[in-house]
This record gives sequence, structure tokens and C-alpha cells, in this order.
Amino acid sequence: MQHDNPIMQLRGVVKGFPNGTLALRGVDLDIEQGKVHGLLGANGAGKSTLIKILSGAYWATLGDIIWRGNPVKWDSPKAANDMGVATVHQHIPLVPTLSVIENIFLGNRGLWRLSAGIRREYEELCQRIGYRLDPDALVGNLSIGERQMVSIMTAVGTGADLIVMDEPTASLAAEERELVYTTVRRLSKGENKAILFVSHFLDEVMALTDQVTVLRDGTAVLRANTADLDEDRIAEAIVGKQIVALERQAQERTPTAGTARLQLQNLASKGRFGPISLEVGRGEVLGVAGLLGSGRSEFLHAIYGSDRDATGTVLLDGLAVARNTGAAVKAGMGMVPEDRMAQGLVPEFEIWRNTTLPALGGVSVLNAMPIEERERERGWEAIRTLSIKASSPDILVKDLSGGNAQKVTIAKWLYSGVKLFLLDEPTAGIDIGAKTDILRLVRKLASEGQSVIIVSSEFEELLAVSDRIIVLRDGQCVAVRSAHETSEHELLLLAGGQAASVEAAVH
Ligand SMILES: Nc1ncnc2c1ncn2[C@@H]1O[C@H](COP(=O)(O)OP(=O)(O)OP(=O)(O)O)[C@@H](O)[C@H]1O
Repeated sequence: MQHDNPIMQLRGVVKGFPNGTLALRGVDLDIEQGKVHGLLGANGAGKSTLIKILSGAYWATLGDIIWRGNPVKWDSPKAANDMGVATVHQHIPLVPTLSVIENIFLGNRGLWRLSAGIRREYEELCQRIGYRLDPDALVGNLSIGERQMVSIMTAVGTGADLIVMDEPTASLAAEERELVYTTVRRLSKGENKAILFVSHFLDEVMALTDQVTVLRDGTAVLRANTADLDEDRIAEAIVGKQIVALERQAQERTPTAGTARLQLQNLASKGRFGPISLEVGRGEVLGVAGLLGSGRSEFLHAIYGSDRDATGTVLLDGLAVARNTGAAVKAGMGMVPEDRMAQGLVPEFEIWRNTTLPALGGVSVLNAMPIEERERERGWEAIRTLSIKASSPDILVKDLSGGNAQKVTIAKWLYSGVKLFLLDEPTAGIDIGAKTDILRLVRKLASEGQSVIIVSSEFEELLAVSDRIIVLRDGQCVAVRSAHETSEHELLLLAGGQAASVEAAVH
């Protein structure tokens, strides 16, 4: 690989954690100005650790960081930021109670009043990026895609020359992803910025990046120009072996006919979605396709009772479920929300404790005293079933990589007698090897009689795993299709309206 203009170089970077984990084992990396550098690797390969070192959040245990030709030792994100490195983190650290403009300029201005100058600066930033949000909109009211754009604008607004993006498209639909790509291209080609782009999506890495580094178990196992690679080669480097493509298994099964597990009658939430009436059978997987803002997550929250404004009736196995999450869990629903860290896990607890949180019935005496041995065994089982990269169930969830923590949120419901799984983007941020494992697990749950409603921005995934797919657009259910009767193309058209730019999808 030729390096014309490296702005950032890592040489032999090692990172060990106090619990003994060696997350990076001597990594070299060269990021050039005006180029997009893709960083890939399975969950737990070391990507976030590397990013934290680049952005000053962690010290490297060993090795050199060379910025514009000079070795540096950053002791804080602010120090890295002052030198010209900005990071767009995976879990977007925005302040929900502040406005867009306040969030964007908060960090580098401290306390200040909104002046005409700042507003002008905001408009200039929007011009540069080619995207505009209402500067006074509250961040808490924005969609995940819009929040992602606020994070990117914040990074660009610092004037950084290297922008590190940690899975910026992880839970975005095709159209919103396209927005991020356009921004990345503008910044690299138009403004000569260097971009480090972390992603699990091979198609976008092929389409967007100039160079690629693949980490496996803390080692850079592939460093090459993207033009010299193809998806198979990258996938092989990520998992260390050839992987089987997503199989489409939908045709092979028929859910138990005539037995409704879930019945929704006029379920609606004002300004969000609905009314929607439908049934989900025992052993059925219902896919929900829709773009960001279509009401897809809101739909799940209403079923689960976490939307207190929702109206309508939800019946599980013929019995009405009161509209609160406690009643939903008691009735047999399990929810894996999109914003996992905020809603799904207790980071300070071990894997085993998180895995058995909702399921103490099976591992305790009279539901009161958990038997630790059995709980730990569950933890091991979860590690095996979902290929969680952890040396034991005693590892704290906060010490897991993002993707592995996410697997724990799924594991959490597996052993709790759940009858209806509500999965919001269950494979976002999950590496390609484990993605197929999770989809297979969904099929397995269905074959055992559980029902599943799954929301995914990746329609290919919905087609692979669902029996039926409903399409939401602007809060309305605009189509119901049997999975084997539809296609990704049709779903995209339906989800975006006929006029939707299908080209927006990455090919
Ligand atoms: N604070 C920590 N303490 C101990 N171990 C950690 C800590 N942070 C990460 N690890 C471990 O270091 C390894 C690398 O994790 P890292 O978060 O860098 O992976 P990743 O490639 O970003 O994964 P993902 O795709 O899931 O986000 C993992 O084994 C993880 O469990």
C-alpha cells in the first residue's frame, strides 16, 4: 500500500486492560489526508480501543502515535481535539435537553450565549456539509439518523483534520446512510480531510473507502487499497475463514396456522403511527420494514407498553395486556430496544447477572434467591449460543465491546420463557459472522413456537428471516407481504414511496 500523505500513523500500538485483556497487540496504521480509511473487524477485534487511543481517551500501553510526522502523547480527548482529531462515537454523547446548535458548539465554546456569529457559523457548517437541521430543534426529539448527523457536524465544527467515525451508519436506513456517505465524500475529496471510517457493512466499505485495515484479535491482519480488494477477501480477513452468505430460509417454514399469538386492534400513538390492526401467529416471524421516521421503533414500543400515549388493544394468547412494560413482561413479551446501552443492560453487572435479570424464575429457589452456579451456567450458555467474545461470564458488560454487549441484550431474554420477542435492529453493530448466528437464532425461536417481530434497516435481512413483512411509511402500514413474494427492491419502493430514490441504496 502506497502512503503519499499520512497525517496519522500508529506504530506497534499495544493496549492491555487491567483485567488482563490484550485488546491491541502491536498495530500499525496509516491514515492519509484526503482519503477515507476503512477500519473493520469482528466484535471485540479492537476497533473501539484503537479509536479511543487515537482520540486521546486511552493511553497506549506500548507503541507510537505519530501525528503529522511527530510522535505525540495525548492525555485527553481535548488534547487530541486541540491538535485536530475529532471523533464521532458509536454511542452518541449528545445532550438531549439542548438544541442542535447548542450541542454542536457546546464543547468547543463552553458556556456562551447564542450569538448572531454562532448562528452564521452554523449556517456555514450546514453549507459545507450539504445538510441542514433546524438549529433550535431539541436533540432529544430527533431521530437516531438526525442525531448522528449532529454528531458529525459537531466533529466537523471543531475544524479537525482527522475525523474518526465509529460505525456512523450502524442503525441507519439506506437513505440516511447515503447522507452520511455524501458528507464523508465532501469532507475527504472536497476539503482534504482524513477520515477513519469504522463499519461492519462491507458494501459501504467497498463503495466509500480508499484504504482498508482489518483487525482480528487485536492484530492488523489486512492492510490494503480498497481497489485491490473484494468483499469476500475482506470478510475472510475479518472472521479468519470463509463465511456463508445470508441464506434465505423463509420459504422453508410455515407458522402454526390459525393460532394467533399476538392480536393488535387499532394500535396507534398520536403523531407517531397507526392505527394498525394485525395478528402474529405462533412461530411466526413478522418483519417490519420502514425508513427512519416511519414509526417502526414506535410501533414496537407501543406493543411493549413503553409508549404511555399509545391507544388500542394488545392481546397476547387471547388475553388483553395492560399498557405498561411490567404487564408486557409478565404476559411474556421481551424487547431488545434499538438504544441498547440506555434501555437493555446494567453495564456494571457481569454477563451472567445481565443474562438472568428477567429470568430469575428458572434459576432461583421460589423466585427469590438466585442460585449463582446456575446463573453462571446460563452465562456460559449465552456466550456459546451467541459467540460472545468474553473469557468468562464474570466479565462486566461495560468491559465488553459494543457488539458483544449487544449480544447480551438478546441473551437476556432467551431463557425467560418469552412468547413474543420484539427486536429493534438486533444486528446493528454486529459483525458479519455473528449476524447470521443471530438470524439463525431468530428462526430457531420461531421453530420452537415463539413469535418474533423484528425491525431492521437491512431489508435483505428481513427477507432472510421473516415469514411476513409489513411496510411502514409515515406511521401507516402501507403493505403486508409474504417474504417469499417480495424483494428488497419492492420493499425499498414501498418504504420510500414510489418516488423514493432507490439509487440511494448502496449496491
Ligand atoms: N475497558 C475495558 N476493560 C477490559 N476489557 C475491555 C475494555 N474495553 C474493551 N475491552 C475488551 O477489549 C477487546 C476489544 O474491544 P473493542 O471494544 O475495542 O472491540 P471492537 O472491535 O470495537 O468491537 P465491536 O465491533 O463489538 O464494537 C474486547 O475483548 C473487549 O472485551
